[in-house]
Amino acid sequence: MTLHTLSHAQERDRQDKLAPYKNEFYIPANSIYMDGNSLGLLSKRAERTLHELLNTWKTLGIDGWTEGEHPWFYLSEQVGEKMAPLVGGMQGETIATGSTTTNLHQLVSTFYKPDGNKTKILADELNFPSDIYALKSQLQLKGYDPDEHLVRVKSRDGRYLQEDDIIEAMTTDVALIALPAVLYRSGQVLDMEKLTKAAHERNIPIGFDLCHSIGAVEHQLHDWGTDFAFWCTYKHLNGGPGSVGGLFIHEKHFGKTPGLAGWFGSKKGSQFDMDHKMDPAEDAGAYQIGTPHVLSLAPVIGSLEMFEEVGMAAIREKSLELTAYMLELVEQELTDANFIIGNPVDETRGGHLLLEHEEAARICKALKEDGVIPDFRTPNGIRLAPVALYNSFEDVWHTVQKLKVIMDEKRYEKFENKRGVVA
Ligand SMILES: Cc1ncc(COP(=O)(O)O)c(C=O)c1O
Ligand SMILES: Nc1c(O)cccc1C(=O)C[C@H](N)C(=O)O
Repeated sequence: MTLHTLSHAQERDRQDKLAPYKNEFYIPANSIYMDGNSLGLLSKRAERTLHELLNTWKTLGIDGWTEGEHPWFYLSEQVGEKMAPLVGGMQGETIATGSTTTNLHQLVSTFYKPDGNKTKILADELNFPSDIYALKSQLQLKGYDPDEHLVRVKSRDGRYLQEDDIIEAMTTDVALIALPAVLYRSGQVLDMEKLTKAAHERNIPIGFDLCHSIGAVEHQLHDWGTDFAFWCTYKHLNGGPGSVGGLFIHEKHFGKTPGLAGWFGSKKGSQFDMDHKMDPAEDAGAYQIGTPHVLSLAPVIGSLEMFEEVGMAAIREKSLELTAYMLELVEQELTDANFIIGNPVDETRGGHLLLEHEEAARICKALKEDGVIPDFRTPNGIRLAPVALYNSFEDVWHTVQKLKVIMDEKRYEKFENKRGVVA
């Protein structure tokens, strides 16, 4: 099969319309970066907008709030609007603010309204720990025991969730549902439309964590009627470490009082009246709390330009091609290596793949030594994300070839099978 050959990969790169975007990014020297699902790479455009905002601070001081190319006062709203097409949001439904976990706190503070027997929050046992910690603490704040009131839908196999199991758990005592859009380990994309419909048939508000889906898969949150969503911008959106997150509030909830208030949630025109009676924004802007982290928002401006230019449909299409190619190569080249494919092989896979192996921690170390950057997820997962904007088919080919040599020669054996502090 020609799939084996480097020239096949190179031919696919020649036909790839997104290939020129690789040059827009700084790729760490001598490496093949497969970790954009954890921290996306710096682009020249993100670097440019970061410098532009530094320069407005340098040259305008306090006037940077209202002057310069990107007046800081309106930036969260403007970047929010640019993120709307990525989540299927309408005017005013998206805002750039906070971080994933703080936005989740804000949204649960707003949408979790326990009433009588309806006191439970429904999540899942495969969710990212930070979300679970936040949900538990929100229950505690309301005086409920998280062991009893946080319901975590079980996975049948430790990898995936069945939508029907989640729907079955939407019982009359559930007051709120918070689920991932794409699971951080297996990369499974949940059917958000189906889950939203089922939740609403039972009168339960529902929201999704889009950390691993935004910039990798398409969403239609407005059309699906999803109540809320929240995300980070440092993975597939390439905003940089700790870049500002985002949230979505369906327009049917405009005018609702956010659980956590602060002056940046005010209408722009009245914020500086300094009145102790707040005049909140009508839309998602109301969910901001304090001063925006302007320098952590700055790279996102440049990075989003590329998403606007290319569009999510083309990004998703290439991402699916890259992951399909990687899966084919793994199947052909690594048959004897005892990997278990831990991600969906159909199109319910997100932007990354998960290879399970009992030696995963040290296989990751051997890959890094060889210039391939994966990440390890405890207890036995190697995540690999070939990213549409900066990875090539050739990158995928080399990754699998290097992995094959590592496995054939057991080159991982010289490392300890233990994760690093930041894995
Ligand atoms: C699914 C998911 N939720 C939440 C988080 C935590 O996000 P943050 O640290 O930005 O609050 C992460 C990643 O760190 C994540 O992958
Ligand atoms: N947020 C991270 C960090 O501050 C350091 C290292 C990794 C991260 C991540 O985002 C991890 C990621 N959410 C994951 O899916 O595992």
